[in-house]
Amino acid sequence: MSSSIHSASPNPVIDVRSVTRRFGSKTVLDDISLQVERGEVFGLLGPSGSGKTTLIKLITGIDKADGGSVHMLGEQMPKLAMLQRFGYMAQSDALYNELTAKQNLTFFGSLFGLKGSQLSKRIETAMSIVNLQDDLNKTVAAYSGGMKRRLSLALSLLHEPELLILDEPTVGIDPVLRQSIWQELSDMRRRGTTIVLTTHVMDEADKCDRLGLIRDGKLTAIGTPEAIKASSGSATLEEAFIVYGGGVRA
Ligand SMILES: Nc1ncnc2c1ncn2[C@@H]1O[C@H](COP(=O)(O)OP(=O)(O)OP(=O)(O)O)[C@@H](O)[C@H]1O
Repeated sequence: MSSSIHSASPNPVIDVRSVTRRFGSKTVLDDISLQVERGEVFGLLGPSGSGKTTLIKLITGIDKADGGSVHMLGEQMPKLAMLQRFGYMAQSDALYNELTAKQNLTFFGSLFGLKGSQLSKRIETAMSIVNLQDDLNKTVAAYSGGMKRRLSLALSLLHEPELLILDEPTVGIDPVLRQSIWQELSDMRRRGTTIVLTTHVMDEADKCDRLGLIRDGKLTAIGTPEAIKASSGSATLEEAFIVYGGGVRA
């Protein structure tokens, strides 16, 4: 039922083949195959509980599939050394609350081998992208939920990775900032960064180069937003989402 007109290149940035993941007797991902090409923004769209985060965890190597294979940048996952090669923003913020934003950034920067003036410059750039440059010395505990999301995004961008994996990056972020973040993601894509993200926001999904629609652990459609609308006979992505088995978010 794939609506893709796209055929896989020999060297996709992400290559997921026949992946299955079970928790107990429940099959959470069922025979998923997809490829993400260099420089594209690929969105995973699906109702709550459909398996998006589980798939992201397999791609990043945080979790391991029960069947099938995942390759990232040509390497079979999971592989610890790959942590340096991509930026990851998890759904729940992994921040040290008792430290300031700057201390968090310095700590994570050091894990990526950044130091000195290069680190300071990267901190400045990443924090201005998420409009937190004036809150650098605040303790994270004093940040709002949206500010924490933005700091998590800054952390994932810090080492200028060639691949960014973002799990619901704009939840809790106001529309103005959301727009500027999307502007930055587009600029990064233009510079060659590959971006994979999950979203529930239809106008964000519309901005992706290609989408994978997931329902009950199955990939129900894959293709450009236009192709998915056309193949489902829908005028909007929201309608297509429902045709392909989306639903109201729990
Ligand atoms: N560690 C786990 N143990 C047992 N079940 C799990 C585990 N992780 C995920 N699941 C189950 O797998 C299913 C898919 O969860 P997942 O978090 O991937 O969904 P999602 O599409 O990311 O949802 P949301 O949009 O709400 O974040 C859910 O039914 C969830 O309860």
